[in-house]
Amino acid sequence: ASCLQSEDRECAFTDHLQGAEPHSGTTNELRGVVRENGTIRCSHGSRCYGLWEKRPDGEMHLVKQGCWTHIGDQQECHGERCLVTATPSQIQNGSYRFCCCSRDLCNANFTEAPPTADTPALRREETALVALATIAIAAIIIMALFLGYRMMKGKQKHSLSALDVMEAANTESAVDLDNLKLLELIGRGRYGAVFRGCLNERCVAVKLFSSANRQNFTNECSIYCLPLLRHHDNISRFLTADERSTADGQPEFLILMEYYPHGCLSRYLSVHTVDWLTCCRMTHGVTRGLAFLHTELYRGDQYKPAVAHRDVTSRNVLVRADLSCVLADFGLSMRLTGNRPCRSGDDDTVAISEVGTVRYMAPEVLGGALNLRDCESALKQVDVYALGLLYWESFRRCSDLFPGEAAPEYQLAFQAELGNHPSFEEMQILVAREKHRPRFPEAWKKNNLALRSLKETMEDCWDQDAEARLTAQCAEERLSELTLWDRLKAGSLSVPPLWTCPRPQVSQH
Ligand SMILES: Nc1ncnc2c1ncn2[C@@H]1O[C@H](COP(=O)(O)OP(=O)(O)OP(=O)(O)O)[C@@H](O)[C@H]1O
Repeated sequence: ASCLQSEDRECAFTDHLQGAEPHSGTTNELRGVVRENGTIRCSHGSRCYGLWEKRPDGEMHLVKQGCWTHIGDQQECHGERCLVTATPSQIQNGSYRFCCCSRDLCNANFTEAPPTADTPALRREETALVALATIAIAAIIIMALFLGYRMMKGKQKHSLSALDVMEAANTESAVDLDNLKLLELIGRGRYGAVFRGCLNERCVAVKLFSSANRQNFTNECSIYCLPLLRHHDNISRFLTADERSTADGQPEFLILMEYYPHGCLSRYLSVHTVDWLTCCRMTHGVTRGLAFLHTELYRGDQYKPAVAHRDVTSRNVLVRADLSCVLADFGLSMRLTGNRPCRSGDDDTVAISEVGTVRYMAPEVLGGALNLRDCESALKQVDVYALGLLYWESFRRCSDLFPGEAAPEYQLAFQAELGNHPSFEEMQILVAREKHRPRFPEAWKKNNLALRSLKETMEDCWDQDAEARLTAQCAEERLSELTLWDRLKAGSLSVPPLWTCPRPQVSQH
């Protein structure tokens, strides 16, 4: 009780609005007990308040004083002095002065607060606004600086990487290109023209890129320069790279390669048929090159990341004089492991999925359903799909598979269905939607075990379900097993095909 008593408040009391003057005698007022001496004993927790009116003549007149019990904000009315702060809502008029405070008789007079102290709530909001605006401006400046920095770095990286690549390309073999002569144009691709050339009496192939295809050049060089790749038997032999100026002063880039006299596989097969063993060796060579490309390797202190080719076609396989084959054209290839692995959500997600030659695009690429969450496997599976089509093109030219008749004319995959220039949309409908694949010739319908195994291998490569496809390593094993089945010719093959490398089991979700 004494505690409550001590918190009672004595305030000056006036009520001119109701005509109440400071009283003589004790009056009960709602908020407290009015005393004779013009004060009021306020109930527990109250504060004192005062209300003055500024008359037109500028004079201040006391209107009301008493106990203040409408305390919403506990911060309000805490002062010892009666500071004119917020105006109570029922008298919002600039000609009134209202104040409240929490010391006995503190409302006898009021004190005008300086303008800034007038509206603490407003000040808080203003402060918050200013702080927010400052943060926003700072963030914009930081973003702009960061973007500028990245653009500069990007430019630097671009030119650096072309330089680095050429440096790396030339460290192993310092080839002097002063005596290089271009003799004839032997091919033209999407990104460059290929010439047969001569360098110090040696026949070479020279791939020329215009400055517009610099990125393609840089990429191809950087793949050729990967450790262990340069000397693989089934990867086209890279000699060097260089930059020079055209007659009109434009930069142009060149890659010097071994010259493969038979040109690309499609060209060779369009002119020649091949026997079983040769066909197996050719396709085995390509597959071996691709399996090597797909493999991540550590040898001593050398590291070769797994790489996806991304443009496996019979035009990107070159044929040596002994008819063995090498994989070529790495302008679109992509490292899958190491310090620049492919990632979903990367800057170039679209570039990851939609590249290659339309005719050889896998159904998931055509249908926009490439599984970028497992980019490494997905891109390898895309390569293997194209490999299956390449097998079909090659073995259709295998004379041993057409006994008693001529092997059919060379055809590119889907050429019979869509002609020489299939569009993306046509391929989408045929391959992704209708799940169509190249037809096997009538002659292959014979129940021959080697033929069955060969067809099974093609089908296991171009399966609609990417995950059910063979790996390149597995396809390589299958091809080397097929190579051994030379007895096919004699028709003595009676052992059922027991692949050492079966097709992957896919879990049914
Ligand atoms: N080292 C080489 N030796 C002999 N011929 C080559 C050599 N490199 C390329 N060619 C020939 O030049 C052609 C063009 O090759 P290039 O790699 O520029 O383009 P592409 O593979 O035909 O098409 P794209 O680049 O659009 O895939 C090849 O198809 C091949 O016939």
